[in-house]
Amino acid sequence: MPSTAPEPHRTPAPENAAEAAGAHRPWTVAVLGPGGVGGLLAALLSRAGHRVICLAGETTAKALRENGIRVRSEPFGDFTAEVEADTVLREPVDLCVVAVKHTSLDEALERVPAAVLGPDALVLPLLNGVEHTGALRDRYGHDRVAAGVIRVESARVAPGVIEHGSPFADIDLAGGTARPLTEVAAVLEAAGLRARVAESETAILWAKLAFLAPFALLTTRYGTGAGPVRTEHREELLALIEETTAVGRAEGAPLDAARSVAMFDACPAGMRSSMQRDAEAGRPLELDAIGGAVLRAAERHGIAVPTATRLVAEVGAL
Ligand SMILES: NC(=O)C1=CN([C@@H]2O[C@H](COP(=O)(O)OP(=O)(O)OC[C@H]3O[C@@H](n4cnc5c(N)ncnc54)[C@H](OP(=O)(O)O)[C@@H]3O)[C@@H](O)[C@H]2O)C=CC1
Ligand SMILES: CC(C)(CO)C(=O)C(=O)O
Repeated sequence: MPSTAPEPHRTPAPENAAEAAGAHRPWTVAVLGPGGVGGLLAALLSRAGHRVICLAGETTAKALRENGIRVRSEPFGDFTAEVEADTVLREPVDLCVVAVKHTSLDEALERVPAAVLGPDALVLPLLNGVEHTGALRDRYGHDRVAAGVIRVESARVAPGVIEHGSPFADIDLAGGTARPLTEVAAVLEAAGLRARVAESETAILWAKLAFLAPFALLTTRYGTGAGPVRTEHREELLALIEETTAVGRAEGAPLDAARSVAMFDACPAGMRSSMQRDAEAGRPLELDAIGGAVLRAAERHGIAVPTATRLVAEVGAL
């Protein structure tokens, strides 16, 4: 789901990237959940010269300490990055990326004590969904938490082994004042990601969810990639996008259904959702954070969402 026409990623010279970002010094970055998303970011940031501390369970932390993170990626190349790894954060950081699944968020956050984070740390969650930002702010304070979304297709195939499959890896950021978001975006850009600072948290979170909910629900329900969904289930796709767009607009996001449809049509035909991968692997689904969040917002605004309601039930029953 490229936000604009895809361009090839730049692969920065690792030794110069932190400096090129305008950062005066390499940052210390904690990554909670070094999986498909977190592992890719951790490896890219480490390769760019930053100190990266991955936070995970003992087995994964040990694998990362011993073998680093191995990335297979067409745009970024195949490379191995050294990272530190621990089961709990023990020192202040500049940035803490949160990239666990919703289903393990509460448990995982125990690894990041608010008192340890440091006064200037910015917490950047990259989870899908719209409701976690509030929960993070209750724990870490309003200003220390930004809203973030990532558009990427990346999977953890084993602890510390990441396959990045999409030609894009784009991050939108908004809110959070502990650290200027332009600095965070510069650090991410210098590591090779595309990063954009936006005005409105609601706009970025709902722009993603209004697209993602139809994508995740339909790919998971039918067990196919973007291509077959948009040809064989087009009517359902269009109805679902109309519903999620209406809900997002009621929440205050300036959404356009035609844009989401165009984004869907621009996806590689074989592109799959992380929910679909979870379903295939028998892992818990983020159904409540994605589909459930749409239904709850629809109810708040008195909007009928029959297609979303049916698909959430059908995916839940799979
Ligand atoms: N994958 C994708 O392409 C995209 C995903 N997203 C969103 O990003 C978020 C993360 O997804 P994704 O990267 O796919 O998830 P993964 O399942 O690939 O990775 C989750 C990581 O969290 C770790 N983890 C699980 N429980 C805990 C815990 N209690 N404490 C610490 N670490 C824990 C896992 O450890 P272990 O390695 O030991 O299992 C794993 O490394 C989700 O909200 C998803 O919807 C957004 C855009 C695209
Ligand atoms: C749709 C996609 C791949 C885009 O980033 C995604 O967010 C997901 O599958 O969770």
